[in-house]
Amino acid sequence: MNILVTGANGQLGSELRALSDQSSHSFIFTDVNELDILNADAIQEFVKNNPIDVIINCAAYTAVDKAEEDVETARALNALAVSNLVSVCEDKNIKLIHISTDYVFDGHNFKPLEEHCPVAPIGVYGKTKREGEEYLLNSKITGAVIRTSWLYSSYGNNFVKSMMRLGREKNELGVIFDQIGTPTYAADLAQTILTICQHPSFGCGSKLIHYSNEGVASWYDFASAIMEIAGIDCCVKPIETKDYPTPAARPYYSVMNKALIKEEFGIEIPYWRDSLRKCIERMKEF
Ligand SMILES: NC(=O)C1=CN([C@@H]2O[C@H](COP(=O)(O)OP(=O)(O)OC[C@H]3O[C@@H](n4cnc5c(N)ncnc54)[C@H](OP(=O)(O)O)[C@@H]3O)[C@@H](O)[C@H]2O)C=CC1
Ligand SMILES: Cc1cn([C@H]2C[C@H](O)[C@@H](COP(=O)(O)OP(=O)(O)O[C@H]3O[C@@H](C)C(=O)[C@@H](O)[C@H]3O)O2)c(=O)[nH]c1=O
Repeated sequence: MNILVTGANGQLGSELRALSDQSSHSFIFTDVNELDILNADAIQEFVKNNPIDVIINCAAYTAVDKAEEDVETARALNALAVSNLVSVCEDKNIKLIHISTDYVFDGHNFKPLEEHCPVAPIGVYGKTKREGEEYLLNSKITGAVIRTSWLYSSYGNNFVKSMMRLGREKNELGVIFDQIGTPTYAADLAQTILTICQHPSFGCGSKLIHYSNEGVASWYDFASAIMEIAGIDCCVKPIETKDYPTPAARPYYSVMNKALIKEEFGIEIPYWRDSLRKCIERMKEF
């Protein structure tokens, strides 16, 4: 299979690149300099010159707070660029895997969210990501929208790296305990995406799938585990959302139910603390 990865220099793209060595598939990794997915003609030209079976779109506008002011840029990348990819996939019969987020939910649930649960994003990032989902899900292509949450990796910028940096700089850190979700190691998601690509169930039509690591945490629990596993001597204090004002509102509860991916694709999902330990071990190797 020939697989094109877009947005390949980000966290998830880098994890896919790390796995590609052991894969029997042939990969082309592109980021904005090689293939700008805002440019519909450039994508058409690219797939004309390179035979592609599957596109994995890892490009996104992921700066949640900045998106509140930068609405048009966020919409261009999170939504309109997905429509560009869908058009090319329609023309050339290419499959598309696109990644979305738990921030499409408003956070008022109390029970892990299934794929059919109603969405109601409360910020620009979540709204534009939902628009991107709709372009794929309303199309006739074969593809999947995989929603994930609280992604981190040894590559790129993320909460784990921020906490490790702040924890080394400060003796004490206030972290929100009333927003609940599930951390997800991008390496686990990357492996899952490759399993889905070659699975017979990824055959025709579009699917919406939830994937995160197993378990539940608040940002406070996540930060405390990061300090403990990384051996950083910083006291993490639980604070409420109102005590950490941010430009974008975030959902209070966005834990996702993963029954579908486990049943349909036979995916085994690691517990978030085990994956966090693996990621921090890997960071120590660098
Ligand atoms: N990060 C998270 O916590 C979560 C992420 N997700 C979703 O998972 C996916 C992967 O996220 P993640 O790996 O963290 O994302 P990153 O922000 O790490 O990576 C996105 C990549 O896309 C690149 N990019 C920007 N503009 C373009 C363009 N026009 N054409 C091609 N590439 C471009 C970025 O380049 P540059 O850096 O130069 O802008 C960057 O390398 C995204 O869809 C995201 O919405 C879902 C849940 C949680
Ligand atoms: C740095 C910091 C953050 N926080 C809080 C703020 C926020 O509610 C929470 C997470 O902070 P961040 O801004 O790092 O994370 P955020 O950018 O909201 O992370 C989200 O990114 C997008 C891309 C997604 O798709 C989501 O799944 C999710 O991962 O932690 C503290 O309480 N104390 C702190 O010192």
